[in-house]
Amino acid sequence: MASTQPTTLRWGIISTGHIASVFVKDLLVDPKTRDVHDVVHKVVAIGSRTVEKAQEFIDKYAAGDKSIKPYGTYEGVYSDPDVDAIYIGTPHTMHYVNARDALKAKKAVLCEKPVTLNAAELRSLLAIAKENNVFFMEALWTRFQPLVKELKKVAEDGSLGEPIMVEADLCANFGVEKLPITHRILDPRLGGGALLDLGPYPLFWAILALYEHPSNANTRPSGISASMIKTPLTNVDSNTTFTLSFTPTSSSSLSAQANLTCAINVRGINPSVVIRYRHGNIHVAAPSPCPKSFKVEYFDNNGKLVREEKKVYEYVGGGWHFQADEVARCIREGKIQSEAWGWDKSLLEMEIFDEVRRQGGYVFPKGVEQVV
Ligand SMILES: NC(=O)C1=CN([C@@H]2O[C@H](COP(=O)(O)OP(=O)(O)OC[C@H]3O[C@@H](n4cnc5c(N)ncnc54)[C@H](OP(=O)(O)O)[C@@H]3O)[C@@H](O)[C@H]2O)C=CC1
Ligand SMILES: O=C1OC[C@@H](O)[C@H](O)[C@H]1O
Repeated sequence: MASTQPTTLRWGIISTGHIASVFVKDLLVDPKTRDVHDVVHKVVAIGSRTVEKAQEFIDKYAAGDKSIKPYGTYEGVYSDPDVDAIYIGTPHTMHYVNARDALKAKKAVLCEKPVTLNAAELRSLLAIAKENNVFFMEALWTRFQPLVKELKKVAEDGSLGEPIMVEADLCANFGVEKLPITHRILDPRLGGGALLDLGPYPLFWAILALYEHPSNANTRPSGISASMIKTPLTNVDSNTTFTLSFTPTSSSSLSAQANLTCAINVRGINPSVVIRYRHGNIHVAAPSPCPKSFKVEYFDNNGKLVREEKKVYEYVGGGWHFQADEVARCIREGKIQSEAWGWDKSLLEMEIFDEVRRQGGYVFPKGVEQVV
């Protein structure tokens, strides 16, 4: 019997920083190790601001593979006819221009989170993707991890009832006192601060648990309440909390809240995510971007714990490859957006962040936003 050949997706990588390195390492993991047999990935080009850095990156992360082309400009990658999809791993403030240029060159784009600086930039990118009929997705990698697929099934099979409350957190210790103020996490000209860098993850869990829940049917939250504390170092947010309220409407029966937290100056283990339902809880292990286990507690009608189930997931690699598999499948099927992390969710994210920044008084320096 003839076996079906897997689809090969040829990647061009924009930038040579931390996230580009871990993403490329994952692209080079054999998909069969995660039981994926229908797609494979090939890295064909690396774009950097200098060709020396591009070559160093190839030497360090792709064992000097001579078939990978080093480029000293990002444009070289956009115009390379051997590239099918572009991965963008530059700081937040460059996402708009990099994604715009790649889409205009008719390349599929997977762009790091936060997908843009604001909702206006994202709307502009979505229009360009549509106009050029090319695939575009925010690299919200958590959405594609096997744990999330399973958790969604448990959360939506009805046994836990409707969700009531989500608490989700991603706090980290960047050692900000010792960082140069030009570091991307501190510099407002690079979109610094906790909200844009870490906020996508707690928000992702709220979107998954509440916005996507069948009782809510993708109805937007009715209220957003936010608080930001700024670091005196550069005046970007060091700590941000925001609450989303979902109240019943003609399309939703949900009455629930999400309390979401992120910080760049907190030591110790994150509490991660708890989703509370009428008949139980789901506890997701830390770290919230790539948890490896979750526990479900089921209650009887008196609120007594009657059953607990724990699920554990292991895989080869860091977990960034699952989103790459999604990109390959969507492109193979001629889609321009993913159903799992579609444009509506990235747009909801950016609109919420705009509102959180408005309430917290976080204004980007003049000229940083490309579209306002
Ligand atoms: N999904 C995830 O798990 C993670 C996602 N991220 C996201 O990835 C993006 C990049 O983060 P990270 O990799 O940590 O950042 P790094 O600073 O490590 O790398 C950013 C790279 O972007 C390029 N670049 C282009 N212009 C600039 C500039 N003006 N200043 C600095 N770098 C520039 C550089 O590559 P070159 O010189 O080769 O052009 C640089 O190496 C962020 O948007 C962040 O939110 C970050 C960490 C984890
Ligand atoms: O996406 C991310 O997740 C982990 C963090 O350490 C990193 O800064 C952030 O960009």
